[in-house]
Amino acid sequence: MASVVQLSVPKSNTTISVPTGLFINNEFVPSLDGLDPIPVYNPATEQVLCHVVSAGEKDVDRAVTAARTAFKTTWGKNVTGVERSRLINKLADLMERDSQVLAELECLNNGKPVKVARDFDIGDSVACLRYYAGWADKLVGQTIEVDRKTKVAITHPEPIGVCGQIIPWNYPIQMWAWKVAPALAVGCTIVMKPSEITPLTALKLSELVVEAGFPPGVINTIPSLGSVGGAALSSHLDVDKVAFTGSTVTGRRVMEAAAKSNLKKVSLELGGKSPQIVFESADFDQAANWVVLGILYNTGQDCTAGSRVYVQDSIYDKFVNLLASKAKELVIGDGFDERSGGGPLVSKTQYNRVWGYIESGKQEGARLVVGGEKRSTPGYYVDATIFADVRPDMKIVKEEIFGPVLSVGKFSTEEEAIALANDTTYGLGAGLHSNDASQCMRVSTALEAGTIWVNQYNLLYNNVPFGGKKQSGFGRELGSHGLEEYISTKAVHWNYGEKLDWPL
Ligand SMILES: NC(=O)C1=CN([C@@H]2O[C@H](COP(=O)(O)OP(=O)(O)OC[C@H]3O[C@@H](n4cnc5c(N)ncnc54)[C@H](O)[C@@H]3O)[C@@H](O)[C@H]2O)C=CC1
Ligand code: BAL
Repeated sequence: MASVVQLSVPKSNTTISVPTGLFINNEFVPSLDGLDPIPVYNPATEQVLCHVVSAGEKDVDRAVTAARTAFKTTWGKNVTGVERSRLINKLADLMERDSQVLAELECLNNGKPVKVARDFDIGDSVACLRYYAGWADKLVGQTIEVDRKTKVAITHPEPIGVCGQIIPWNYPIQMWAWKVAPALAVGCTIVMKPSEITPLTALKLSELVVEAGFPPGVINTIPSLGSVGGAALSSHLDVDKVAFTGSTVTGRRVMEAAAKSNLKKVSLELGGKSPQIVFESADFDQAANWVVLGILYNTGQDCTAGSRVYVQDSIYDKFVNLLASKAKELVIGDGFDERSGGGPLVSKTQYNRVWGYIESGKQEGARLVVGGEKRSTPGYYVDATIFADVRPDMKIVKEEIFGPVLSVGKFSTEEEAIALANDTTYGLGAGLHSNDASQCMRVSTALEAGTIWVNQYNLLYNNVPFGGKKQSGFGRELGSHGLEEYISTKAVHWNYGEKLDWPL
């Protein structure tokens, strides 16, 4: 199999070269395991774009060994924070330089519009790298008083070691940056497993890792099936930590594998069924804009998608009509068309899954307000679909759909709205819209989620922690909290005066 493919970019006479091997020790190499290569699709055309190497267990071992060697020699405690910062900043500069090409590749493989990938996913990823580059030389421990005359204790924030990072297909570049940046800042080395559905940008970014000047083995990339490479990383005896973003079902497997192997540290960013509450005092038009953004951004393929909305009865009918008209305004189409605000779903599996939910909504008696009809053209496109008058027991209200499908229900009192919103096994995000400040404070306190948005939705910032409660996982990414996930604090007890009388 060729180690580099040339992919044509629609509507321009250009091609993008993409390495298709495993990236280990700063080189693209073939697999030792000889598994069948992974076909990679363009979701806008349903055609195969190329094949990439599929890592097996021997390959995972090789990547972990490379990461361990780098950790012990050129990275880990052997490199200063200033140098880590310099290299991460260099990587950010290169990502920014190549943002158009990376966005086109993301569009080809994931389907999301080029402008969204470039201006949001990649713009934010560059900023994420720079944010954590800033931290790399500012990590501090503590000097703890024990006995001023004789003893002191000092803590060191040490890198935890070799980190397995398993990322999903909905934000292939952004999830790469969220995982890689804090790990590098602290001094960890990385074995990155991108989703088998969207491995191309992680491979392209690996070229930039070399160009930036990272020593071999600091970042390794192994495209692989989840049940093979993901499972092998999670159960590997020489991996110190695994950071995972994806489904709750798979997160549970990762945690189980960690527990059964070497008790490696785990952080899990999992699914959600996030609610938004719209109170009658809210700015009507703004609330509708945020609600529509909350469900349609990334065509609903978002762990924090606001997929359930509860609207106060006094404004319910009017608000549902406004949502319907605003939802129709967003163009879901070819990502290379500048007019598109959303692209196709990522894969045939997701397409079938989302249509299964739409059919179930119809069968369970929810009122279809907009969408819900298949297109007859190629591509995994699903139009914005809104169901109103939903009941809490419906599948579309209980389960994560990961598509542009919104369920709208009615409430009359604040207590009822909170109860409906919290009636879920998930706890990732929640939003509320109200012009009553006391109500905003009361309700944001009562909502059970790791992130609460008040009079906005779905905006995240690199300096603000993000993560879940309940079955949406644990651990935090972003902000200073994101560093903690990669740190093992060492306490050094230092005696400069106490004599030990022996025997005791
Ligand atoms: N929280 C989030 O951001 C995401 C949530 N999801 C949810 O999950 C549903 C199913 O999507 P999938 O692609 O099947 O998600 P998934 O959770 O199986 O995939 C995410 C990552 O986990 C890896 N993986 C799969 N099996 C594994 C295993 N046994 N051990 C270690 N890693 C493994 C995959 O290769 C991929 O890299 C979606 O419909 C959506 O509801 C999917 C992607 C992202
Ligand atoms: N929108 C935050 C990242 C995620 O969906 O996985």
